[in-house]
Amino acid sequence: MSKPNNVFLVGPMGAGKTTIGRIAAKNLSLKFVDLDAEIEKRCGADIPWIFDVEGEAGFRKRESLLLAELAADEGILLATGGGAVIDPQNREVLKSRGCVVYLCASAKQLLERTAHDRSRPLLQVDDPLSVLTRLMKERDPLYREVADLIVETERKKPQFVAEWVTREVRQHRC
Ligand SMILES: Nc1ncnc2c1ncn2[C@@H]1O[C@H](COP(=O)(O)OP(=O)(O)O)[C@@H](O)[C@H]1O
Ligand SMILES: O=C(O)C1=C[C@@H](OP(=O)(O)O)[C@@H](O)[C@H](O)C1
Ligand SMILES: [Mg+2]
Repeated sequence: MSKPNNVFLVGPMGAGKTTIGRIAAKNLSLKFVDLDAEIEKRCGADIPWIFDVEGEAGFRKRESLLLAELAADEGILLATGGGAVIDPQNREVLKSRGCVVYLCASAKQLLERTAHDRSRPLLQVDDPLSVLTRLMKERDPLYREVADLIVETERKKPQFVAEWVTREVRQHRC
């Protein structure tokens, strides 16, 4: 039996899930949903506030609940947050409910793309490069476990990556 007509973007912070997702969703005539933005909307607070008040554990609970709810729909392209793959149940949801695309890049490139904004609590540290490096080591096997497609984004323009994702998803029978 084929999977529902959904696309999930996974990958580390700064891979471009939110940016590429918005463009690829248009190309594929899917409804674009950003999991982090949706959490913020439901909670009425931004992610740094949720991490401050509820801790990372509180954020992960909200993330899992909302992922399960949104993935029950069809016809969506969902940009997940970089840590959504940590929870084994989330990984099952992703694998069973659509085509999963892993956007990857080097830690150095991820740092360049994330250094300018303070919206990612895990990177508000003295040495964000070592955090990105460690998270990639821990999470890369998890991204690969759920991925139907892997797309390299290193030194590629968002528009180019989005076109690539669009073409691959169209060709791929998930
Ligand atoms: N392929 C790319 N090349 C250059 N900059 C990018 C690329 N993809 C995303 N960006 C930029 O990097 C930053 C983080 O992108 P974002 O889409 O928020 O990543 P994610 O959702 O995976 O954390 C944004 O400023 C975005 O414009
Ligand atoms: O990697 C992570 O654990 C996180 C990634 C963020 O999303 P992006 O990957 O869209 O930056 C956001 O969910 C939160 O700050 C935690
Ligand atoms: Mg994002």
